[in-house]
Amino acid sequence: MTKPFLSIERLTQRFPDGKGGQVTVFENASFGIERGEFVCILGHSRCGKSTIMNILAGLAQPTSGVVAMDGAEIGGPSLDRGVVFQNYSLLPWLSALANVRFGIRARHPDWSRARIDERAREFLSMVGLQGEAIDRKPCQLSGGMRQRVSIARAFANHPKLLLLDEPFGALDALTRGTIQDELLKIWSGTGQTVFMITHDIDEAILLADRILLMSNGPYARVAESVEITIPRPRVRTTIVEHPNYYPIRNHLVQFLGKRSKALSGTPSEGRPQVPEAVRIDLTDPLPPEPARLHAIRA
Ligand SMILES: Nc1ncnc2c1ncn2[C@@H]1O[C@H](COP(=O)(O)OP(=O)(O)OP(=O)(O)O)[C@@H](O)[C@H]1O
Repeated sequence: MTKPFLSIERLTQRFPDGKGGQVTVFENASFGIERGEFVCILGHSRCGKSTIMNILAGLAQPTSGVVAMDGAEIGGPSLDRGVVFQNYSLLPWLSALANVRFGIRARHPDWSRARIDERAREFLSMVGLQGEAIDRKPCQLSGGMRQRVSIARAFANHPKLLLLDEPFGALDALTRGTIQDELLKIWSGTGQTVFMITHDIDEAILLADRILLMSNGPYARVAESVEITIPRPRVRTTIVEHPNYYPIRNHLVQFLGKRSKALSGTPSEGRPQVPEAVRIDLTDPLPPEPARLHAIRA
């Protein structure tokens, strides 16, 4: 069987518990992400989402397990993987434009100044930044604008994988909505693979092809992989009218409210922990409710 673009096999992370013992955050987590997929991960605080993200970024080593991208094991940070954090990791002494140029130059050292400049302006414009704003330093930009620059910088480098750790967590709802739309536009234009942490269920349904649901720690599990059976392009204001929207949303809420707790604390007993595939599609000609929701769980 061919491996997915990003393959996570038997990933285990234990940390010292500060009392001389260890805490197992997750154990034998095994899942994959296909090239070009947009995957969101949802789970309660401290279940281990950022730990997974840091391992995928190559910023942390797991206790055991293998993570491979395009067939090559991830052993450290690489320009093939772009990361956007919640706290806008921009270089404070450079303008917005220079921040984006800096990333492109690192990725393409052979490119001419003009080519780098053109690409930087193109991606800034895709996230709605142009004119004098792009010459401002991060401290002269609003939070939303700073996050737009971070997203432009990450996509402009054209990494094979984009890792977004709650990129909109610090933004107000209105700005968040606008940047979500811009992110969707830029992603559908570039077809890059995205793995994103969010706490926002509606954001995940709007953006993702699949949502991975994580149960609570310790011994957290990537328990389910929920397919978002809502066709693209999706529009924030009308997506709620799709017949699958609320059934999917309710399923996610139920998981986070109940199952995430019930599954917590169960060791894997040496078995790979593969998420259960869940497909909810009320537009499929399947048996009527209530049997339907159970029948369509793969
Ligand atoms: N370096 C570390 N040393 C010890 N414990 C750690 C370390 N890093 C993370 N942890 C613990 O691992 C668990 C998972 O942390 P992680 O930050 O991955 O969770 P999270 O799901 O991203 O949480 P949040 O949604 O609040 O950001 C937590 O209990 C945390 O305290």
